[in-house]
Amino acid sequence: MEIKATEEAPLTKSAVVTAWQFVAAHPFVILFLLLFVRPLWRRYSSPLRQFPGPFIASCTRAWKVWSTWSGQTEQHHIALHKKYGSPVVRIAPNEVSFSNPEAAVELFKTGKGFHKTDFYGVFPPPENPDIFTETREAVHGVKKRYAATPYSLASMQQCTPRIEETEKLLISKLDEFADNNKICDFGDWLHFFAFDVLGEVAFSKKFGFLDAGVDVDRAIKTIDNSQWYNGIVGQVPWLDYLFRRNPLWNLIPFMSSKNALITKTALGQLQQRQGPEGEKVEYKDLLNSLIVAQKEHPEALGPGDVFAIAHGAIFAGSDSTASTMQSFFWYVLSNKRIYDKLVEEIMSANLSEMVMYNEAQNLPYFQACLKEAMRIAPAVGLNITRKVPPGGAEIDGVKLPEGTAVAVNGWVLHRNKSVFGDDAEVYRPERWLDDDKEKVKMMERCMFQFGGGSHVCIGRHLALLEMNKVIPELLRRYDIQLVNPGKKLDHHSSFFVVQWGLLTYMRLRGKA
Ligand code: HEM
Repeated sequence: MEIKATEEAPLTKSAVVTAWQFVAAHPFVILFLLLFVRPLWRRYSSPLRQFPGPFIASCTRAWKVWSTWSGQTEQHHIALHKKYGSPVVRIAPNEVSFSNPEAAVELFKTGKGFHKTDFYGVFPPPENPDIFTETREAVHGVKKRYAATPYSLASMQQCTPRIEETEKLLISKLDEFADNNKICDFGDWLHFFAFDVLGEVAFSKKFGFLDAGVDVDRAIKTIDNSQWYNGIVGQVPWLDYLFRRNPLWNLIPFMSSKNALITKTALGQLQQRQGPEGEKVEYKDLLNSLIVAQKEHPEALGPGDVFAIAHGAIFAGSDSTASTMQSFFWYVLSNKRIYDKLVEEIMSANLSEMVMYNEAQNLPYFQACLKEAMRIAPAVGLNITRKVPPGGAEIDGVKLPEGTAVAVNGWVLHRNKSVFGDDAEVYRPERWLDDDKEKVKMMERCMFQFGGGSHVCIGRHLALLEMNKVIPELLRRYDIQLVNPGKKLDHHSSFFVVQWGLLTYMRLRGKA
């Protein structure tokens, strides 16, 4: 064997030299091969060639980069499935999108071996992945197990007093618009509220957006920019080594995120808890629960994990919750019949001074309106993507080779007419109150606003808790009207659907 190796070495060397000489002598031939032959080879040599889709998408990932860059990728995916009339569409040389919710059920089934793709590895911090960004399934499982209790509904309900304090602050700010009959950028205030609730729940400290009434330090904008970058570069993950993972990146002051408000708050709180004072205070928040879990299970969670998970919660939970509330209000306020029916239900219910989570569960029309908002406009606009395990797999009756990326998009899945009915594109809360319980059960099963399987959203209890409290509270207090009825919200899908333009008039009920 050794003799063979020494014999091969000069051969290999001369092959490399010859190849290099060829490249140097024929740069245009190489360029031609790279630009035309390779993409065509990727298109036609792959078993995925049987699926319809845009020609350019089957040759290069540039289509996905463009689609994400445009901020309208969920619309592109809806349009593709419509155009090709197919439940499977090829959206990249090695990627297909499914439109049938049954396919998503199979994709997310625990134990089927579909793993997160490298897309998620682009989301920071790469050196210490959190629950969302961790692509190693076994490591993810351990982190999620120990974070499950801190994120449970019971733990989140312990934060109720702090959520209510934040609600009261929001109300005091909205009252000013009502008192002065001023136009309110309600969408912005809901965004500030979602951030400040997370500050309280994660770190027992508001970030100060509600108090200031502005995007303090442009922190929200910074997160949106970062998510936009993640979404685009995540389509071609190796590009991250050229940009954010490039050590030169942090030398450009506005590219560094170390001093951003959210990160500063998280780091400050962590240091404070680890100091002598921290030991004395009984914090009932996410950071503290994670510190306790880390102390009890140091073999499973490192100190870096505590920071990454608590910090990651702000990124995963802010735009998502804000976007869902904005969609809810836009759809309800856009339809007088629905608005009146919902207000009547809320006003005739005997609700506590601050609406409680359990009380909101007993408002069936409100629950239907909320579910319908999450159906028609799920907060995640990009695809959720998984990789086919070694040996290949079958999804929804379609055989796929190993390594294929399989994408599902909530905006597409939730418009499936065979599940949600012929009017699937219409906002109609009544579909959730249908007498046919089996049909409703099937629709429930086909909802993916929180993802699914082992990666189902761990923060959903918090999101539902705060939305169930604050939304009925606001509808009970204010008669809300759109400034521009009929005008859709502007949006930009980075990972989440970031929306703006929800301008309203707020009028205190009972006041002439
Ligand atoms: C209405 C609000 C929310 C929506 C619609 C939502 C949606 C989602 C979705 C669709 C996923 C799956 C993503 C994927 O598999 O690629 C997810 C995962 C996740 N979400 Fe949420 N989310 C919301 C609120 C929150 C909140 C408030 C937090 C934290 C406090 C949070 C933390 C997370 C985390 C850590 C993951 C990763 C879970 C895992 O991979 O195991 N989310 N979310």
